[in-house]
Amino acid sequence: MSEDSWALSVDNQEASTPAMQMDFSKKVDRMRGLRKPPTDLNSNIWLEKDESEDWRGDTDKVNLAEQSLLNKIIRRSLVRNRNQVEVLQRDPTSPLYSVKTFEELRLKPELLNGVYSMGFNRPSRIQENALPMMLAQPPQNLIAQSQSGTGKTAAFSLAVLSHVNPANKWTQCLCIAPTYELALQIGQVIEQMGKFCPDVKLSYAIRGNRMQRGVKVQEQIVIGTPGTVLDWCTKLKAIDPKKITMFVLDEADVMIGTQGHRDQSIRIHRQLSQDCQMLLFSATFEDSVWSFAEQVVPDPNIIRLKREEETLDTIKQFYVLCKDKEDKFVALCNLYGSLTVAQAMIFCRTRKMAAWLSAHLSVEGHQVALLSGEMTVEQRATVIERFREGKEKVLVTTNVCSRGIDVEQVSLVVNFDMPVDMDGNADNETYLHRIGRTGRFGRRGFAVNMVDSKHSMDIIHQIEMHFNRRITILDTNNLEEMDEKLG
Ligand SMILES: Nc1ncnc2c1ncn2[C@@H]1O[C@H](COP(=O)(O)OP(=O)(O)OP(=O)(O)O)[C@@H](O)[C@H]1O
Repeated sequence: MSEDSWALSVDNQEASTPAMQMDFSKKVDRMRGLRKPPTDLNSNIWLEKDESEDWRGDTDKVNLAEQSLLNKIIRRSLVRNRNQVEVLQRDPTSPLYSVKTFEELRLKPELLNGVYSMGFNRPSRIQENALPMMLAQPPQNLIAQSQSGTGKTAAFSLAVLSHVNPANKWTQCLCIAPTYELALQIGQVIEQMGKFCPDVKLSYAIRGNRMQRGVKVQEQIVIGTPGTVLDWCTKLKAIDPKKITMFVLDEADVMIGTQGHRDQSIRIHRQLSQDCQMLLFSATFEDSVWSFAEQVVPDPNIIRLKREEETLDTIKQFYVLCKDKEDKFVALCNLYGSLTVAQAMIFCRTRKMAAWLSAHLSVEGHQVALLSGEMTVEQRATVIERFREGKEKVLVTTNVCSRGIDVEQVSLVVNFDMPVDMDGNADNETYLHRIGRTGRFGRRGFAVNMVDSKHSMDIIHQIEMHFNRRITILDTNNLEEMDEKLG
């Protein structure tokens, strides 16, 4: 878009003033309040219960055409096809596709019980492809890329659980993630999946989990963040690195691509024995990081996506033209008014902006949680847990939460500020991770980018070019258009 057409698009928005838009959003909220959406979005009670039921109580204030359109939007976005995942798992073009069953992947019976108890029916593509490599004898190294939310964590969790010998009361698998929240989340997946393996135990090498110097960890699996894991291996001698036979790096590109993490990961890696199996996973790998990974990991198996495969078709991407942060806020309210959002994550560039936005959303009546870098790790973990439980519907955050967090019900991601790198260029990897907080395992999701300057419009273009995907404009003042595009 040229600078002129940019100006034109922004001017066109003046047809409706922020005050009118706010009013409208409240009107929509009132209408929605007439009938509560089902809490379980897997159910299609909503559709079954009512095609005819009259829920038009507010007719004096909202005209019928508008109401029926809204009704349609709400119903469409609420009703998810129950079989969506099954359909995708049979579609060879989907990252969820698999030819084999979990049985054919030759998992131990107690692990099969674990995956089925989690409601998994079939493996995804990454699970089907990576598991045989991870479980092969002699052990093989692996660098694997797969789109956000396609089951990488579940894949390496199964490998870890299959690998350890429960009779040996020392740490055999070490798994490292970049944040406290992610380490906890991975541990929870392993605990759930391994619940029929009573003798396999796990310990968390994260800040606050104090160890006595020289006392060896007896748990077979240790999950942690790089600094604490390094302490456990070196200062505290709680783990004997030479006895580690499987080393997993989640979000591997961050772990080896950013200075602090890289130094710590390499220091841990150097202490491991030569034949320790190495597994690296991420949804993104910049070219330079990929080459570095190949240098560090001896003779690896490689699963790599083509650039155009990195984005998920199930996540629809839009941008909204705004003038300033107040205008972005109004657009957000309009969006919220028209789209039935189970849960949303909103990303801001700074803590200050995140605090401003969450305060304004609270005033509007939203149940908002704020998560940013200055909070203690315990506070952050509590915020995530409450959000996961659905106690808050909106999470306003910064990049600290852009990766890995898995909350099934997130149906909307908003980039209130576009992700940029140190030079002010598009941060494509962060963009992909942020939008990947929605559309988990085949679910539908919306990613909406707020554009308030020529610079942020340029960022959109850079992202489009990088992934070779169009991000389409959305007019949050136009209900018909929203119905068409979000329906
Ligand atoms: N085979 C499966 N069948 C059904 N659901 C699955 C399966 N594998 C994983 N899931 C679910 O899909 C969601 C995403 O999985 P997971 O967190 O492992 O993805 P990921 O690829 O690690 O994501 P990210 O790139 O964001 O870290 C989780 O809620 C998980 O429980």
